[in-house]
Amino acid sequence: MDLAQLVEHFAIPGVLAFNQTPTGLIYASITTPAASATIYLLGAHVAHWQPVGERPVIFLGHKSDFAPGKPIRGGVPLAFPWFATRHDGKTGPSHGFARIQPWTLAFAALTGDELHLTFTLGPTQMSRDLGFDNFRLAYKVTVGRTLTLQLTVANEASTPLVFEEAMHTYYAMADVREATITGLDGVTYLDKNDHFAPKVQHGPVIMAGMTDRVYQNTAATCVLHDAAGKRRITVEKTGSNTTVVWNPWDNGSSAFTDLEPTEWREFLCCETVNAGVNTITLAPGAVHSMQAHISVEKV
Ligand SMILES: O=P(O)(O)OC[C@H]1O[C@@H](O)[C@H](O)[C@@H](O)[C@@H]1O
Repeated sequence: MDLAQLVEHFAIPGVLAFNQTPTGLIYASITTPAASATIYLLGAHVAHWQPVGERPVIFLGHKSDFAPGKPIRGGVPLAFPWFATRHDGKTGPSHGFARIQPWTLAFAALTGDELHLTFTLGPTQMSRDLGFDNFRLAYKVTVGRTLTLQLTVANEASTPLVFEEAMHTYYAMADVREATITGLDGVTYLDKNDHFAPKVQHGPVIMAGMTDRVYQNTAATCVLHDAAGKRRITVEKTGSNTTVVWNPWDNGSSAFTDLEPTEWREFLCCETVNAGVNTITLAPGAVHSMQAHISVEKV
């Protein structure tokens, strides 16, 4: 659907509007009685969520390209069908193709203070070129005082579908150097900054340097303590057994040309994932759902 068709089919006066960037990206602008949000059709990318009376909960990079086919830095990139680098011996874009493809808006409805949206993605020329031609994705986003994100994958092939997936959420921090995460005590992680060495988390994750960790076999709720911002963000999840914690810090951020030099201080990625040992193998005709439920409180 083009911009005019989206407006005609889905706009809700005062709640759901559609706009287009000068670069041609269509996005939904959402204002419910409980929150505001912005979602791009490119990648079904949640780029903003802010409950009434709160600062934005989701970080968005100012240098992001916002261009067709390019990933958006910040927000909630959706990784599918692989996480980070493709590792089945074939090449492909970092974090897969889902975040750089335009999705379709299939449903929008306001119930009470919450706006419910569903985006879908099926096979495209790019996915087929990368070897994925028999899948369907549905992404339900519920915008309100809390934010609920649910990614469902359906296998329409006659053979198993093997995939990784992530909601690579960039949570806004007043200062990541004062941030900690609880919920991962005792969990084994692969330290990507130490040649994927397996290590065990003891106590809270204390953000004190470049961090790129894949916590395995954990469905635990994580709480991000933003001490400088005097608030905490809680991420409850289902259908996800991997949690990734990432921040490039000052020494790593120069590798990211779409990040301002000091923006690393303003976010903490605590990602809802199935990857590595938690890779999903979906039988023909089966579906799998992964959900994150995000809430924020002042402390
Ligand atoms: O630059 P990208 O493709 O968005 O990835 C950012 C980071 O995403 C993290 O989830 C990965 O663990 C990192 O290794 C990666 O560098």
